[in-house]
Amino acid sequence: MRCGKCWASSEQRRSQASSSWRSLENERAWFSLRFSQQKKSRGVSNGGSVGATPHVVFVLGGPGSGKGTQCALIAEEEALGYAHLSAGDLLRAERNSGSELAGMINEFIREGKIVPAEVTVGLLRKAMEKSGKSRFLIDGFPRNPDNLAAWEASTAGGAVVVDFALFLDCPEEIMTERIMERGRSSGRIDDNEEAIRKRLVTYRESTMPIIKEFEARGKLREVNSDQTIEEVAVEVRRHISAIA
Ligand SMILES: Nc1ncnc2c1ncn2[C@@H]1O[C@H](COP(=O)(O)OP(=O)(O)O)[C@@H](O)[C@H]1O
Ligand SMILES: Nc1ccn([C@@H]2O[C@H](COP(=O)(O)OP(=O)(O)O)[C@@H](O)[C@H]2O)c(=O)n1
Repeated sequence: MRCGKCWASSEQRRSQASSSWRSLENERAWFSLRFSQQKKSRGVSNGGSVGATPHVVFVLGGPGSGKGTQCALIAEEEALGYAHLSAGDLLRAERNSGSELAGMINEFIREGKIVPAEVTVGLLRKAMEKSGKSRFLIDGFPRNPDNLAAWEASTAGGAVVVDFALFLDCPEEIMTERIMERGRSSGRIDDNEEAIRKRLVTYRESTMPIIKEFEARGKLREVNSDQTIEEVAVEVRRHISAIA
């Protein structure tokens, strides 16, 4: 039975959980297959070099911290060879496609909650494949432990290298102001005061532990994003350029 806050009955959740495992198995198979095919064909674009293992930078930060803005600037520099994949954009596109997942995705976005990871990892996988590139800025992912676990299961065996997570650190009042301003033209159902409050709770409770996890692994790069777009971009570029 459906209700306003839960998108599926426990029966549906159980059946989804078992199909989740199947899809995670498929994700794992896909990454390994793609990696071995790349090694054979040595033909995938890598910003100049070819045939390398796919490299990823995760771009994290609260809602309105500037993730999309900064990723777009890096992706514009063709010589760097990065594809920008926004988890939020991919989820909104899937919702707008009217697929069977559309209603569920819409509910999670409206509530500022994180969509089950197998959906997001599946969308990322398809977008990575379609891009034809092998360097990726993955914006807004992994956003909670479920996201991180699904990613790690699907890339087990070193099929993809995560160089680091880039954390755009910004005070909550500034992020809120920016999103309220963005909401005047974005048309997003979650760019309003009530949804922003919920997204900030999710950020504090679910995403901050992931940021801390990357820090503990020595894989966090941090930029103060309470500066002009240009100032933030200089620091972001410095971190990206430092990747061998
Ligand atoms: N450094 C900045 N200073 C002021 N406004 C910014 C800055 N970075 C981004 N913005 C604006 O703030 C809003 C949110 O930025 P966006 O890149 O969409 O954030 P996110 O992807 O993290 O939600 C956008 O309207 C954007 O133009
Ligand atoms: N990994 C992700 C990323 C986004 N999302 C959903 O998409 C919404 C918007 O994410 P976004 O990255 O486009 O936007 P911001 O909240 O960063 O501004 C989130 O609040 C979540 O509901 C998700 O479920 N899982």
